[in-house]
Amino acid sequence: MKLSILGGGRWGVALSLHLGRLNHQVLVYDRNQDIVREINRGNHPYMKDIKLKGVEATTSLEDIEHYSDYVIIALPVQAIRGVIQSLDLSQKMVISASKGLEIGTYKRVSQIVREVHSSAQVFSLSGPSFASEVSKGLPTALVLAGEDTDQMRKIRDAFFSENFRIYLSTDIVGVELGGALKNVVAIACGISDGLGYGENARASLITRGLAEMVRIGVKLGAKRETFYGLSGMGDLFLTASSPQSRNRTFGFLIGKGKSAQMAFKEIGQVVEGAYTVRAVKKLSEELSIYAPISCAVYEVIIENKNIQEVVKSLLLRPPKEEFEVL
Ligand SMILES: NC(=O)c1ccc[n+]([C@@H]2O[C@H](COP(=O)([O-])OP(=O)(O)OC[C@H]3O[C@@H](n4cnc5c(N)ncnc54)[C@H](O)[C@@H]3O)[C@@H](O)[C@H]2O)c1
Ligand SMILES: O=P(O)(O)OC[C@H](O)CO
Repeated sequence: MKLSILGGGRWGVALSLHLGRLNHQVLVYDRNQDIVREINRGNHPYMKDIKLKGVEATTSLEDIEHYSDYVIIALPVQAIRGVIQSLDLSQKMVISASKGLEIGTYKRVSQIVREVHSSAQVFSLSGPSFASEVSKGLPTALVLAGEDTDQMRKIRDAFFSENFRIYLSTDIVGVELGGALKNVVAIACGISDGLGYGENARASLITRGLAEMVRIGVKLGAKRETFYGLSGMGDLFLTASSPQSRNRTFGFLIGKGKSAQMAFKEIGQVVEGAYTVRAVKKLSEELSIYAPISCAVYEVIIENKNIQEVVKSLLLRPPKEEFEVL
């Protein structure tokens, strides 16, 4: 199969290597000429010791348009609308592998794609998956969500390997929201770790953060159960607890006293939760969703409020009266 990938960052390249190993032909698009050159010369850091003939890269969106009916999106979410507006995706199968919400519109990636290209078929690939591990072929399990189950099975079969298990879901709302919202909770966990609050605090944030994700998700039309699977709890657990995560690291640096600007600079890669948090804050206000952890992250990283005071008011908020499962 031929597939194109929008985005030659860590995730785009890791997916291209996975698909290349399965003998698919892959064309990666990125605006950064250095990345495109590295991929074409086979000297990208992820490509050491891997020689694949079928993986190529381009800076031309026109090349992408003519290459394949299957287009994977692995771009930072805030860049997606701008890039796909310059492409005709109307007859394509679009597989979003990006995780986040668009600032301003609060839209999920599949909604952005459908808004720009109403007849495109859109799917979401999500779950616990660090690019560095996928690039090495280490075992990973993901969820593919969408509406057209025949097409989903076809994509699943093309992507599937013993080290890349794919489960299917028809709840694209829940799968996309799980991938987007967990990044904000991971920032909260990073802040807590950076402040030295310990593992009890982190476990509580993960658990109550999941409750918050469920509340937001159910209000937006997702199925509750989806958040207890790979694309929800699975990815939240990975991102919130691993030093490999950019979102957790971003929070960690802030907990250690760095400004958001300094933390962005030090990481030098996309930190999706730092954008998604703006959408979550607005959604929680407009839809009256109780989301104290995400709102505390917003106060620290966007409003620059005093971190100790934000944490204190988070911990001192009144106990919940109602009985809950979580
Ligand atoms: N890295 C991971 O482990 C991982 C795993 C799963 C999902 N994701 C998701 O994939 C998405 C991309 O993450 P990443 O890790 O590859 O990011 P990254 O920071 O490594 O790379 C982003 C790439 O996008 C390119 N880019 C940015 N704006 C562009 C534009 N307007 N036009 C063309 N190219 C543009 C940059 O040049 C860069 O190469 C994010 O939504 C992330 O949440 C990442
Ligand atoms: O490094 P992060 O925090 O962007 O997380 C990457 C992936 O989403 C993990 O599944």
